[in-house]
Amino acid sequence: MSKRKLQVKILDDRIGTAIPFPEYATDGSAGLDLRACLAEPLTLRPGETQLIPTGLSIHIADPALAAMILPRSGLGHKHGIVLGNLVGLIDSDYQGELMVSCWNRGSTEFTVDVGERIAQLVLVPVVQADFELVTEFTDSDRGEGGFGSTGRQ
Ligand SMILES: O=c1ccn([C@H]2C[C@H](O)[C@@H](COP(=O)(O)OP(=O)(O)OP(=O)(O)O)O2)c(=O)[nH]1
Ligand SMILES: [Mg+2]
Repeated sequence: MSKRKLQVKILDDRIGTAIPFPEYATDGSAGLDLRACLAEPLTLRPGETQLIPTGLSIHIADPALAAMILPRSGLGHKHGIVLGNLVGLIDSDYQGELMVSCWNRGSTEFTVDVGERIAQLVLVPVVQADFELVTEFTDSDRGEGGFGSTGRQ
């Protein structure tokens, strides 16, 4: 499958040596694992949140794309390490360092090692809206029903 080109800058010279450059783990992987570009291991106490640098910046450039930073399922499920912002959204015009907000929502402390894979980056298509102001919508089957209006079973 052909892959899309994405401009990336390496901001820390350990990337590519001591800390591997991000890669798709398998041909079918949706996400690129992001690694903690830390000077030393970082212990997160229960409830604590820290912003962790990745040592990388990307410039997506195309407004029809964005990137999302998502938790790794193993860290989230087994260790309670998720994202302080739940999901990170990377704008196509952002050129700063990719940062990962790591939140220990668990009840035991967790130490993030230098170079540990802490989250994953997924490129996603985006459609920007151009608002068309109206006073009435054409009726739909759902209408204004929501928040459980169709029941539970
Ligand atoms: O987990 C994240 C989330 C965001 N960003 C960067 C890229 C994104 O393009 C920028 C702004 O993110 P967002 O728009 O979600 O944050 P904001 O609080 O609205 O900040 P801003 O006022 O800069 O838009 O911060 C990250 O590096 N990691
Ligand atoms: Mg914003």
